[in-house]
Amino acid sequence: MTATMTTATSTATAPEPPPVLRLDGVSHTYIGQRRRTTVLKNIDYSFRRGTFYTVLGPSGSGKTTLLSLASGLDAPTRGTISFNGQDLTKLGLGRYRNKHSATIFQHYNLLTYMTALQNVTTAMEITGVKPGSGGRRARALELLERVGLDKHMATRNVMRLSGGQQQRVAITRALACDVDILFADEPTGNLDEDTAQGIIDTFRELAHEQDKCVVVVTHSQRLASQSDRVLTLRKGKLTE
Ligand SMILES: Nc1ncnc2c1ncn2[C@@H]1O[C@H](COP(=O)(O)OP(=O)(O)OP(=O)(O)O)[C@@H](O)[C@H]1O
Repeated sequence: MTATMTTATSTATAPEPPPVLRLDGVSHTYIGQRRRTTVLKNIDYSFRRGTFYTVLGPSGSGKTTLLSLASGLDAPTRGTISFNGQDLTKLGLGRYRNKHSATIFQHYNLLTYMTALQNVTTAMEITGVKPGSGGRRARALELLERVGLDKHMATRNVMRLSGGQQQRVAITRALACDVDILFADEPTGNLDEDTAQGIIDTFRELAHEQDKCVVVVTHSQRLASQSDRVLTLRKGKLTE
């Protein structure tokens, strides 16, 4: 018996690292005046560092709801979500959103009275990103350049940029904050193929070279096919 156990142990692969984000028995119900809609049903799942996840599912299946709970915008009606083993409600949803996660929203949520550059540097200041040798401005310009926004566009008010350009500012703002988990809701929806591919490459690099956990909600099969793990949300259940 002991020998068998020893052999089994020695041939087993290395244990997976502990999850950076864990969902335990998570359910979520929206309570309207006339009815209750249960969107997520008893979901258990572990998200790990160094991995790029995509979440697919039909329209209305609860993908955005899942993202808003996992990113700490809202708390589930049942179950717990923990970051590095600590319940988000105990850690503080605000603290988790500020220090440990960044979200690229479907509607960008940019500060409309600021330039693209100011949107990025303000987020860096709020989340406490160290200025580095060249300063926050230089770092923000470098990141904006990487998504195809030159200095001329970077210093333009965001309301004077196209939808796709605004989307790239929103992506840069999230990338600039050095967080453990990056969430994105349909981040390539408004972008041409080349720009979208550049963003996908950046997500892969963040996961594989910087050991981040990247979770992207999408309808795009092309994006999903380039992720490490594809999750599907259907009838309130999350399957891999
Ligand atoms: N604040 C809310 N109050 C009540 N019901 C809501 C609320 N937000 C979402 N819902 C409902 O919850 C369900 C899931 O919505 P959700 O936006 O999470 O789906 P989704 O999969 O992201 O959809 P899509 O792919 O169309 O963006 C839908 O039936 C929606 O009508």
